[in-house]
Amino acid sequence: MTAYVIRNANLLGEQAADLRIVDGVIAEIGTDLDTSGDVEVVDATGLIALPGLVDLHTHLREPGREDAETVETGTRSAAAGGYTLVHAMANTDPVADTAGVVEQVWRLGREHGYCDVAPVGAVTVGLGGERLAELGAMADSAARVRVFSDDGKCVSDAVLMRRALEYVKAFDGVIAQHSQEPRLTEGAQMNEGELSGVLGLVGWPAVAEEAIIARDVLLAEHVGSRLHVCHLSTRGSVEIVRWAKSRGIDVTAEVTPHHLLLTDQLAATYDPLYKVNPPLRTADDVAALREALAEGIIDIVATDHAPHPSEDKDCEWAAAAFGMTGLETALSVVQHTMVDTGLLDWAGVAARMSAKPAEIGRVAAHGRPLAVGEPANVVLYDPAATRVVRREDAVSRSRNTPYAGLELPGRVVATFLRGRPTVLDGTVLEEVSA
Ligand SMILES: NC(=O)N[C@@H](CC(=O)O)C(=O)O
Ligand SMILES: [Zn+2]
Ligand SMILES: [Zn+2]
Repeated sequence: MTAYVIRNANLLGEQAADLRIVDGVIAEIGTDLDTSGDVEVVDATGLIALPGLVDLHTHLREPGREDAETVETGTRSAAAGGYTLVHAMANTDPVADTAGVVEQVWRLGREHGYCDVAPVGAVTVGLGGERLAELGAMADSAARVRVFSDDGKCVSDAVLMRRALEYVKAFDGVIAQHSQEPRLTEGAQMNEGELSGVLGLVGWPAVAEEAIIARDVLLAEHVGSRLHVCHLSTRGSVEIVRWAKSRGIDVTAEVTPHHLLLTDQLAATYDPLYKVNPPLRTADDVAALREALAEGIIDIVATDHAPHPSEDKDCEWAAAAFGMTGLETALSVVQHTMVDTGLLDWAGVAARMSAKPAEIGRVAAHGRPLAVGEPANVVLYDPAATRVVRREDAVSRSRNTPYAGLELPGRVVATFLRGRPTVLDGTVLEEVSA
């Protein structure tokens, strides 16, 4: 295995140093490290080194919708964005509701080698919302599932949600809830507000999200279990999570990059690239989400990378699928919304995009600090670069990015997964295996 010396990187934006990577591990950190002998030198002058990013919420679409994404294309996209571990959502076909399916997804991640994959297990059989899936069997499988979610659908039945929360305590699992009261969102197309009335699109009220979060934090308290709130999107949701945390309820929450940047006003374009679940909200919600992420009320950023082929997006709004891609732009959007605005420093970004998501997912080998003896999962990032996002540049198989034409700061220059580069010079490598 090739040894590397990363020269003159800015560790977490705090301190310039060289990193030596040997046999997949950070072997040495210091200045002017010896580069004689069999070692590749990567000049990281001007670049920030962060621990490999961890996504708690990615849709890889395999099995079943390989026309949108596969484990291979999705993990290449993840590597391009600086990720070394992604959690793959269970809303595939077949649904990831058995040990067999989660093991298959996990193994495909390992085989392709671009980014580790931690499969999320479905909470209910077939995402049907009626019977609990075999949570224990998925937890005990080779995939070691700890995060369970019916994402795409809400576990709306309170009894089932309670039972799921109780069940996962046995193996320190967590239920990641897609908080959407189904009756309040029938036919909903965009955020409910003045604009939905003007555009004639069925509105999606904030209360449809907030009512489920309020119920679930109370259930989590009642059974003494762990709850994670997916893609929280409103100011009211922030206030409920704040209240729950102040009571000591074991709840964590995520926000997506797109909910940190974009607003419901984009629906006026009628371009389904801006159609997403939950919907883009108001500028006031965006401000609340940014503050809550800075404060730690929202724990992490998760992409909710939701690739869709063009036939499901290049159509009229009402017929289009919900979702946008996000892995390749997440760090840039976080820099733009959180770092360049002074709300977070790079250590804060590393906590929210690497250490904390790994902790919530109970993945011990990821989200580790950049320190000697740790696995060499490292991103090198150029915060001074800028780029105009172009759909045709997508590494993902799908091109439904909402940022096309927008100039965003920053560029992932290199990603290392256990000491092997998956990205160098800003390009995903064709071959990554040993
Ligand atoms: N976010 C979305 O708009 N879509 C997701 C489902 C989800 O995350 O709820 C998808 O699977 O396409
Ligand atoms: Zn969801
Ligand atoms: Zn999702």
